[in-house]
Amino acid sequence: MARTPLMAGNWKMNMDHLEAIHLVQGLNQELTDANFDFSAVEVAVIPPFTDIRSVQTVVEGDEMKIKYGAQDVSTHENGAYTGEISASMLSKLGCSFIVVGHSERREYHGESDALVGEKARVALAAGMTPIICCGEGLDVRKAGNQVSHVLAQIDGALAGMSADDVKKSVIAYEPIWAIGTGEVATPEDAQEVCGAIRVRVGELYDAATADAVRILYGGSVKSANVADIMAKEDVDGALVGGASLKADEFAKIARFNA
Ligand SMILES: O=C(CO)COP(=O)(O)O
Repeated sequence: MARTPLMAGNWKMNMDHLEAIHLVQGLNQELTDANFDFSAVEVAVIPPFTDIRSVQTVVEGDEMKIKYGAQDVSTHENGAYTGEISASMLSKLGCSFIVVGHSERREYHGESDALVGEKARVALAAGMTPIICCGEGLDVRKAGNQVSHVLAQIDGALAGMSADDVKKSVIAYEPIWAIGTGEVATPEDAQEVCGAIRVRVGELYDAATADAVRILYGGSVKSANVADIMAKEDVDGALVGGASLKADEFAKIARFNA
């Protein structure tokens, strides 16, 4: 089965809502100027919560085909949860994706695999696609335990999820030692873990589910290295941090096969 590649730009805590409008317009201009085929590669931006309404306004107003999403979601539907944002609020804003379990949230907010899985289910229940993040730290990589470490994260996050839900989900393998460091994993490193994740999904569910789930690589992806990573059979796209903050550079990443 042909999986549609996904290039998602995780802006993290960068760009206010005015900068966001500028960046999305710039990205759209770069892609339309290049006659980009949005049906062949999905392109999404993942801005901070405060930008999403503005991004929705420009995307809908200019009938852009760029998709967008949020960096986190509450597991609660509503109520006395100060500071949290619910899935229904995000789906009302036209979000297509919710990043769950990014390593920065796991580290600074103590998010567990079980919580990450719950957030993924909440996103799915509201009709959005979770981008479920996993990845090992440098110590685990140095000990050569990256595959077992990541598979344990996947087992934990997917627990209780149906095959249909997993088919609709995206998994992002982001080795922590490669995030924001300029040290990109080799295409072989990316394939080793992404391939192992797909095999595990096949074991937990079935071949059709393993075939359908999209698996992204993230960690110092740029236009200069994306094509080699994308050439690997189990890599279906990229979750891009720093390089997604520049319209021309992120457009080049989306055009990896141009
Ligand atoms: O964490 C990342 C995306 O979620 C990767 O960030 P960088 O592309 O800046 O390394």
